[in-house]
Amino acid sequence: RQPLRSVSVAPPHSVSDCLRHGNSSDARAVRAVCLLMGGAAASSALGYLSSCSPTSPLVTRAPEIAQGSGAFSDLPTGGSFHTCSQDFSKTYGPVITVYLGWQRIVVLVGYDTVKEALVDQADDFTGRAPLPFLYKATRGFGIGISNGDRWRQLRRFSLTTLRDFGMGRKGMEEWIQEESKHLRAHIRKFKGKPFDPTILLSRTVSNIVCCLVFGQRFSYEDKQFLNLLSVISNIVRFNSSPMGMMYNIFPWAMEQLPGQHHTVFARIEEIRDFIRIKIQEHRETLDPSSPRDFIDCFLFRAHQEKDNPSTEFHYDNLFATVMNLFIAGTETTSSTIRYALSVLIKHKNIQEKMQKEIDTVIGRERCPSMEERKSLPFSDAVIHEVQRFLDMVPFSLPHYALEDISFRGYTIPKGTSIIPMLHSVLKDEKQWADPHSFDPQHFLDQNGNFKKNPAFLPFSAGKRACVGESLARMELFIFLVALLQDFTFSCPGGPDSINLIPEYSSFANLPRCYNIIATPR
Ligand code: HEM
Repeated sequence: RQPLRSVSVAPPHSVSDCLRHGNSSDARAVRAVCLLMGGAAASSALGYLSSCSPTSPLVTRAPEIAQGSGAFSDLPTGGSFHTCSQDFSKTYGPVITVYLGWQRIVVLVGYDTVKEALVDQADDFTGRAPLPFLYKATRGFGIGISNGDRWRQLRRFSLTTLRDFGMGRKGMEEWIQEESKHLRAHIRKFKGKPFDPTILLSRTVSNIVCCLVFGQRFSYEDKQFLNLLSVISNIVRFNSSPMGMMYNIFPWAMEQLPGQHHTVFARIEEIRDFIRIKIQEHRETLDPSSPRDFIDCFLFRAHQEKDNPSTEFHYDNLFATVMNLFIAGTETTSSTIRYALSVLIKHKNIQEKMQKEIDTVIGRERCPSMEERKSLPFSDAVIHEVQRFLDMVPFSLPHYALEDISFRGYTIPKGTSIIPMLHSVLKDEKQWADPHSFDPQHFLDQNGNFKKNPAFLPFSAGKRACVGESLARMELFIFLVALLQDFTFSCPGGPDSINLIPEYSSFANLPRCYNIIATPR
């Protein structure tokens, strides 16, 4: 493979100036650098870097987990796009321009930079890039991909409606507690025999979003539900694979080539059919005086605005937003719970310490509630550290310059995709004592009290931050604590067989699948 050619440039007035300037020293604290990539190098930046020559100056190895040591040592990061960006920033500064194919992308590295962009200059950075896969899947509609007034209306409506149905509040807590009983009852059926929890956890987590959006939960045996979950899993896996990344860079070319993407798009039709039927059922049984769920509220709003020709409350936006919530609300949270179980199996002492704390504060009978989180600082710290260490969505969803943006003395031209590198925030050496090690102490003070860290941004920050954050955090806490009340987790190969390095590491860091053993306590 060709190594990336990097050009260090004079402090540019515009990032695109980088292309025109020659070498020069840069006295500013912030420097922009253009990394001009050839075709092969572009693919390197998409996750192939690990296969480049280790002597390449652009491939820097992060410290490795000592396999089998049982110690919390470091995570090998190979050379994926997000880890390389962090390495580049050491040389070029925290604002970097990369060219993937012909796409100009500005990468923001480190907590200070990401926070300054997404929070302090929130209005400038709310745009969403037209990510080809997401765009095609939703045809440009829905909260996830849209911009401007459409996005503002859908975002406001989604947040208010999800809150009205209890997101982040007591009502939702009860649903999650109820679902955790189904989960535990199902796990008991394995009678201590090994099983792969992947699909089971997806069913559990997805049922919460289904209650919110469709007004119903599905039985764990429901074949159609299972099929939809496998489609969702395929979508996320595809987007995290090199092929998926290639699709997002060269969509036109990829459309002409055979490959997995055609199968994935064909299977998305199954989700579409399901949502279509659900919306139709809701239409036929709608009672505006008592909306049952998100779809009812949207239909009611669409009815209210039916004489407004420019309304955003129409079928296409309902359809795509339901799809966004259904997909985003399933894989992210269930994979995080699965990863937490792997961490606890690998590090038995942490599992025991959590169980002890839970036994003391809640006991084994009562369902955990969010109120009790304050009294469980160690468990809370472990859950936070799981999210930080997994780094589920390492470069967030790409943002976009809808207009020229002035940032730290540079102009980011209109039409530039912007990656707020969450990975570099969650592993920022200035913010975390030992960022590449799993250590719950990152969230504990000397007295063992829970300690917040502003760089804990797995859900991103600012106006475009995850709409499901409070729901996801509630699910992580209640499901994990309830599981540890009832079971001790281990695996057939023993703790050393667990590899905490994600199986896929690009768009999403997807943890590896293991058979686990849940021994009733
Ligand atoms: C551990 C779980 C989760 C993680 C780590 C996560 C992370 C993220 C991240 C990083 C973004 C992009 C933010 C940005 O553009 O700056 C995002 C967006 C989004 N998430 Fe989540 N998420 C999780 C769970 C959920 C859940 C449970 C839901 C639904 C109920 C959800 C719905 C969404 C939606 C709709 C967006 C797009 C928001 C917009 O474009 O305005 N997420 N999430």
